[in-house]
Amino acid sequence: MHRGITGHYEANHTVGEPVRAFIPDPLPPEPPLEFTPARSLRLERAHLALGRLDSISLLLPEPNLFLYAYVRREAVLSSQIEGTQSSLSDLLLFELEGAPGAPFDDVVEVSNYAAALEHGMARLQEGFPLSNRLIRGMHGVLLSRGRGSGKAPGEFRRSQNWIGGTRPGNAQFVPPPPHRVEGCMAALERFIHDEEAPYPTLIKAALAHVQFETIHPFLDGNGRIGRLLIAFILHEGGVLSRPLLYLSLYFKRHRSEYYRLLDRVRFEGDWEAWVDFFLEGVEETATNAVQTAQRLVALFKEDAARVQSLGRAAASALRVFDILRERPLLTLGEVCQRAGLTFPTATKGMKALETLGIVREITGARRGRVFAYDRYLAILNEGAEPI
Ligand SMILES: Nc1ncnc2c1ncn2[C@@H]1O[C@H](COP(=O)(O)OP(=O)(O)OP(=O)(O)O)[C@@H](O)[C@H]1O
Repeated sequence: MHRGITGHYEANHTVGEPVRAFIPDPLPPEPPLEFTPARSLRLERAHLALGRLDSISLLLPEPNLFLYAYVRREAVLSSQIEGTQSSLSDLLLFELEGAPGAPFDDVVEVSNYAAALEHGMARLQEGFPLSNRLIRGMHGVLLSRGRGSGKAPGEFRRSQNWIGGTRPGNAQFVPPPPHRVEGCMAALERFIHDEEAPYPTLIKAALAHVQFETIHPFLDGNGRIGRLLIAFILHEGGVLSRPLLYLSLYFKRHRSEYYRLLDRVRFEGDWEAWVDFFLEGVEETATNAVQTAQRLVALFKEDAARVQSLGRAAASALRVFDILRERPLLTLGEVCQRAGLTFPTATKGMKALETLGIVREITGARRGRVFAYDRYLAILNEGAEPI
């Protein structure tokens, strides 16, 4: 629907030149979102796919295994949009104490992202609401180390920013002036929790993501936090019992369409085109996540059966295998620590897995060896290769 511009401009001065900063109208859209039969069907299909994802994540023998791996995959993908080049293996290596170094700056950012996500999840599980305070908390963790640490971690910005272009004057888009950020974010917070505005949670997540990106409340990391916001709204709204839906791959694949639709909301008021794009992404992403979970379960079952067939050597190998399902990259020291095994037993178990072709030593060194569960990593890595 063409509503016209969904906000107003305010003149501001930044970097020595005048700019017109955009202040979005508070949500929900006016007139309300149009639910044509086709759009309602899209919503239904997205919900069905999310329901399948939720049920599989609850039925998995160990849901936290999937969460650990999937969160890291998301961290890699979302940070790639930001421009990092780290792979999933770089991140897992970095998180392995005592493993030989992975490229530093990029991997720190990816690791921060995983930590920010886990920080938010922990707070929600403790019963904190999804508030601006929590969002700032996640941002604080996201920019805590590395390149972004000088860009006001955990604080809304106090200066004018802009998107696209080399300076504010030729920017693609200028978000609200700093003194408007607090008010815009407070209105967004109210919308997220407003039971009077009875939009389905999924639609709320769609609308809130755009609004957040338009406000651009932080100096850096707005894309990454805005992508996390979607998963957290769905989790808090009870659509997903674990925050397991991450649209980063979808946004990465359709990046120019994604940016175009954000602008179309702002300047033409076309929320419907954005919602359609978003719902398609939800359906596709949730369906893929279900398939990934199913393939991991099948892989674990098949490999566990092979380990069991080892006879006498099976006991120690199975203990090591269990740890590998938690962490697909491992040092022997880490195995000992996690499984409570002695070094010789861990070595024996790992050797058995190597002989079966389940793991591969990747350093070629004699000390500090690292073992990779290749087939597990390959499933997680699909689509997550550096661009
Ligand atoms: N017109 C636009 N063109 C491009 N991006 C836009 C536009 N409007 C809003 N954005 C948002 O800005 C985000 C980038 O903001 P910022 O650089 O602060 O975040 P980031 O997390 O550091 O980067 P990224 O999103 O690239 O990972 C994009 O992800 C997108 O959501």
